[in-house]
Amino acid sequence: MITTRSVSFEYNENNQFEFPDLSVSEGSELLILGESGIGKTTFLHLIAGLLKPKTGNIKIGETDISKLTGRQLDIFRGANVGIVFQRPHFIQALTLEENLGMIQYLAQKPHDSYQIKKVLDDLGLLGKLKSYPRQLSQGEQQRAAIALAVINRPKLILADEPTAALDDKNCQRVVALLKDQTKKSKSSLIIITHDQRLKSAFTVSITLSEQNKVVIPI
Ligand SMILES: Nc1ncnc2c1ncn2[C@@H]1O[C@H](COP(=O)(O)OP(=O)(O)OP(=O)(O)O)[C@@H](O)[C@H]1O
Repeated sequence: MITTRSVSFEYNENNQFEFPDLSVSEGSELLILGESGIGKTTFLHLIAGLLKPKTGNIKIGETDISKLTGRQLDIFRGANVGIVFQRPHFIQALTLEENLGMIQYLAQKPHDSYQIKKVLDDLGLLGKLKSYPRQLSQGEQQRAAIALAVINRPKLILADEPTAALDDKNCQRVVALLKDQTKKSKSSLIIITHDQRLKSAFTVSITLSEQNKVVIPI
């Protein structure tokens, strides 16, 4: 379960935001839409604890992440939040299997090769266990990015434009895989995108608009 209340943020006086309150329960999904520059990535980074809100609170499970210190937040995020970035963040010198082992290690979890193989199997990538990231096609890399995000069975899965670079077939496949992983790990899933193709695949969506940007009168 993730809830946000009265979250606001500012980069500077020209870029201030007030975000809507969210509530996404276990096994549920939310799509956040909005035009380029409206603050979608900013909101996602606040929810992930990568940015600190100016006001408000963000609860993941029973933990208010806005109250954690930097180190506590890093450990909490590693164990509880999986992020699918638009461009996957792999360690190029490590195989896919080793990349996934590294994510377990960084979250202070025991090495679990059964879980690594299971997740890769679910995503149709078991045959790529020993492959290096550069040896994967774009669609395979996007699926591998999902594997990195879900390997630690996070409470919350966040995806930043996961389908922007994909054709229609791979777009549908990635959405189905994200939803499937969300159900399997009883997580909450939040996807941000301007990809209107995703709208029909989600029952609950919100759209960030100019109202979420605080305009300072001149
Ligand atoms: N580090 C930063 N410092 C100052 N302004 C920033 C910073 N990061 C983002 N912004 C500004 O905040 C606004 C929102 O950016 P954000 O990346 O959240 O938008 P977005 O909705 O995700 O856009 P896109 O769909 O194009 O990725 C933009 O006007 C951007 O220029």
